[in-house]
Amino acid sequence: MIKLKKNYIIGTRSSNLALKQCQLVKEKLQNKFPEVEFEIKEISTAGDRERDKKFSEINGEGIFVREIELALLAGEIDLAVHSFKDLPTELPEDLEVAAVIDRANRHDVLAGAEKKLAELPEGARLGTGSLRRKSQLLAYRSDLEIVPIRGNIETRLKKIKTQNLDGVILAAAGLERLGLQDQITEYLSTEICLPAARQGAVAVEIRKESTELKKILKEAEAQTTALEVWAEHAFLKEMKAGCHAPLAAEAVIEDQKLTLTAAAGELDGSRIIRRKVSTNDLNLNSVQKLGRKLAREIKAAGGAEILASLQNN
Ligand SMILES: NCc1[nH]cc(CCC(=O)O)c1CC(=O)O
Repeated sequence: MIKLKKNYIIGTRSSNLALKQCQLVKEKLQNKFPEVEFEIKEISTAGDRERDKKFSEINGEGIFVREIELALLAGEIDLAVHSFKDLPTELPEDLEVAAVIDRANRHDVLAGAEKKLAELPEGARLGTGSLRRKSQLLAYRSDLEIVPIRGNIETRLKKIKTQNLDGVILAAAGLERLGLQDQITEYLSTEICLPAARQGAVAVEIRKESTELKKILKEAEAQTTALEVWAEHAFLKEMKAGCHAPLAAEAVIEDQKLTLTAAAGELDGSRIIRRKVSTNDLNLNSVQKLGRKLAREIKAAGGAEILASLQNN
């Protein structure tokens, strides 16, 4: 029998997507543990306040999470809900991701466009701030003009008009969670645009010392999904490149087998290194080992060179 504290405070960014995801976690926990109270507290982050600057100008790594982690460490909140994709692979010493609660569609989409990707006119202008998306889109069609854009999902959709774009590339997850499915022109196949590691997954971060909370979260976890996500995470972590590098990873469990595909791309799309591995051993240790193995393979096949060239830019 777990002895439970009466109430926990969940911290989140204040974007619409973050709030939606937070609500989802709250509802899941509340259903499982009706006697416990979960309260939501909004926290503004540097990533939200300085959304018009480039990632590089505000030291991009973890901009959406730093302030939330400080609140967690200070005990102002007990849980933090994040898009797992936005979390750095190295967390502060005293914090951990205790559970992956949910995962929406992990594909990238072309949004707000009049035609599908293959049918867009020569030289079409597509908005994305992601090096991973840019690299893969250019590998598929080198004539495209990739326009760097930032901001939350609603802002990026507005930029189609204001920046005269033919469309934007976004995560399906964000649009679906916000009820903006009608903006989706095409779900991009993973052959063309392999998603980011952990895309669409919602992670809950806590203080390592919160052992009761950890038990609660483990009970609410989506276990098969979590294995997929941790395999992708292990790949990304072993690449030691941060979450804004042109790296992609997707793990899928099917017929008792986990298959992990990952890629590293040159920014101009001139080269994509892509490999696939799988295992029947569906436990956390084995799938993480698989992720690390795939990272070493991709680094050896030219991925290391690609990442090194990024640092010189
Ligand atoms: N980097 C911003 C970000 N962080 C999480 C999402 C969407 C939800 C997700 O991918 O989990 C997005 C927007 C996007 O990539 O289109």
